[in-house]
Amino acid sequence: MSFATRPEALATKAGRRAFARNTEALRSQLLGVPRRPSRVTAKFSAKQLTENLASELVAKLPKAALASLLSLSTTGVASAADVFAPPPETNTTTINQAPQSVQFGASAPLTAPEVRSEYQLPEGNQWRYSDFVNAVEAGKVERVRFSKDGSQLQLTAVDGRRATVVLPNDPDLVDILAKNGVDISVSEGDQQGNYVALLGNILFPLIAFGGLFFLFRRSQNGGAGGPMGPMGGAMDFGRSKSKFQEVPETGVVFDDVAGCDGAKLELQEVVDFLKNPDKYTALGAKIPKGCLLVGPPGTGKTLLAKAVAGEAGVPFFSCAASEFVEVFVGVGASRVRDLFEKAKAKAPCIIFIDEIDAVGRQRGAGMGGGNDEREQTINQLLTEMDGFEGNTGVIVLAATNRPDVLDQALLRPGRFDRQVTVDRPDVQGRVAILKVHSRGKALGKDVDLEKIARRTPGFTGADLQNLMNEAAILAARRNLKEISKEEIADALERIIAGPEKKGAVMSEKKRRLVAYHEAGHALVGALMPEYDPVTKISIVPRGAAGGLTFFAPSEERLESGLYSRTYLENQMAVALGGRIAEELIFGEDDITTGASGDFQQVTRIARLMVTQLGLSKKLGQVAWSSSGGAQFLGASAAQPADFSQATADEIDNEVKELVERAYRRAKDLVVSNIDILHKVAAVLIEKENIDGDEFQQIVLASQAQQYLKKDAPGVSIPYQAA
Ligand SMILES: Nc1ncnc2c1ncn2[C@@H]1O[C@H](COP(=O)(O)OP(=O)(O)OP(=O)(O)O)[C@@H](O)[C@H]1O
Ligand SMILES: [Zn+2]
Repeated sequence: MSFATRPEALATKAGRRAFARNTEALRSQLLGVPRRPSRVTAKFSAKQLTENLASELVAKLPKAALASLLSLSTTGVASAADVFAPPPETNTTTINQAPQSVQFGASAPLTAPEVRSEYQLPEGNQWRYSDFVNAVEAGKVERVRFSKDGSQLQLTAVDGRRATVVLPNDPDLVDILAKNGVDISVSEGDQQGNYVALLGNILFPLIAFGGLFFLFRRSQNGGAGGPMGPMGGAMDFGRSKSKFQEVPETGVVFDDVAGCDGAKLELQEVVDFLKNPDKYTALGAKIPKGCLLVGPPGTGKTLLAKAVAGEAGVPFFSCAASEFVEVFVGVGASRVRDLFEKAKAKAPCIIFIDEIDAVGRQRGAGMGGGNDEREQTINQLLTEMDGFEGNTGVIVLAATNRPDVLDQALLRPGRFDRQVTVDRPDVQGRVAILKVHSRGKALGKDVDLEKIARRTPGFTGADLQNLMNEAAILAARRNLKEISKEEIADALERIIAGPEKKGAVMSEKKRRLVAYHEAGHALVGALMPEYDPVTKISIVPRGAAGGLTFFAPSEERLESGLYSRTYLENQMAVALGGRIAEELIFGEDDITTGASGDFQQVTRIARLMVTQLGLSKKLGQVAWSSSGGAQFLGASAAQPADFSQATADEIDNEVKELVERAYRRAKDLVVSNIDILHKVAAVLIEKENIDGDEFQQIVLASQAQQYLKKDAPGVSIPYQAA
């Protein structure tokens, strides 16, 4: 585990995606930022609660587990969550901390509703940090947006007021925000924005346990890839008139965009307007001026916009909204004016504005210079759109992944009054996209696009394009004439888990240990009814991980974002499987720190289940979380601003119980199937990698043997084949 590797490993655009996907991932990203030992606050945050809880929990766990949690010195057999975890000193500090008195909320009176309604928000647009925290805890802050470097944030209060807050180094902040249901986001800045890319942990379980996983994509930003460097400032001032691109013919057609037939159907209408405006105007129909393309990054919004222009045979003007806004007030507005002027001269045509949220966020109380600039820019945009008649033949398409933050004024009739959703593709969509990106590539006969599509739930068009490209590069490097199954599988793994560390030497002992650890995860996963199938186990180190076990979450699970109680419980058991295997084989004295990340993940799942997902049987009925189920994507669970000591205790107990139960279940499974564990580990030690099919065969063969022996207790749990 090394934090030195964090920034560059995570400095990808994928972080932005993760954020768009869910605030929860974002929250854990923020939590994962390297931090110094926490200053002791009088308040007791949700995080401290968990950690105190964790220390209690630890006391209950076997000695071995305790030892590992406390000695977080690195052995190199770190696992996935390690990378996301706060640095060791934080853990140790907290675990050694004397218990503090538990006190939620800023001060007791705030809990009484009538007092809360009298609560006065601070004045001005620059709040002191302590005032800000009080406001959050009084439930008065709706959302915050962190600056990219985390040094300050912009807040939107419930009454719409906005203000800036300079942040001290408070490791509890994110939890305070989370606990109070504040919507968190991070300012996106320019395209080169360096964001932690983590699809990690339970929120996006593309794979799990023992690996650092993130999707990455070359930051070539489809379409807008012109000369628009990220360097703003004085140099650009002179050429402020050229911040957009004009393409006379995009050459893109609807056939180039796959997996979003719904969106294409809706946009077909726009194509029709552009092609035959007279047909509509003759009937007195008003041609729409603006259309908003909404969807996560990389789903092909830019490509679709180009296709509309291509299908209609009209010029395509494009820009990224963030490019409009420069340090000089007024520049953005003049750029907008310029863009519309040029476009109107070439009508009929398409104007495409990417990342419209960069300027189109709700206006309101000014927050310093940057904001005035943004306001002027958006005002200019509105003026332009109001100014031309729908029949001018200019149609503005704009893309965003945050429709929720947009200024309502933008969405009014006559502006962006149409919305087209461009979602992540489903299996069939992915097959279609893979077909598009296989064009012109020599694919081997053994390549089955449908299979690849199944293995890539959650991938966007851009991710799939990246996959095919990486595979082609691999094939070239291997001097092959065509891309085979192998190259695609390898590319997929590289994308998900990072490249293998080929040169890394592992001692024989460590190899054995990692092999048993990973086999433990895999075994529990396989024996657990209703869990995702294992697709690969590997003890080749990569990133910070000593080994990895890959699971493939089912399509419906990813698509629906629904994680059942059973599933999450199973996931906890699977996460604990690694440590349990180590313990059983190497004894309690010889275990490693490799599972500390697993433990953190387990505690996090349990806590989430209890406090946010309403999945706790006891507390769920207390209804102190808004609803069960799909809180993963975006929507922050509405939570009460405060709760009693009794409730806090109950949460503690419930979390503890959940983890203990998972531990027992996992241990029972491993103990009664120890033969299989040995077999899997042996194969791993010999071959380093086992794929899903092979693993299944080992499990089935061993189960058959056990069955013949009859007396084996493990047979009662059927293996669930994918
Ligand atoms: N549905 C799709 N079909 C085919 N290719 C796609 C699709 N979606 C994305 N791609 C590929 O990914 C590239 C990037 O996608 P694009 O820039 O259009 O996504 P976007 O939604 O605009 O993302 P961003 O918000 O990051 O700009 C495209 O140029 C295309 O090659
Ligand atoms: Zn592990």
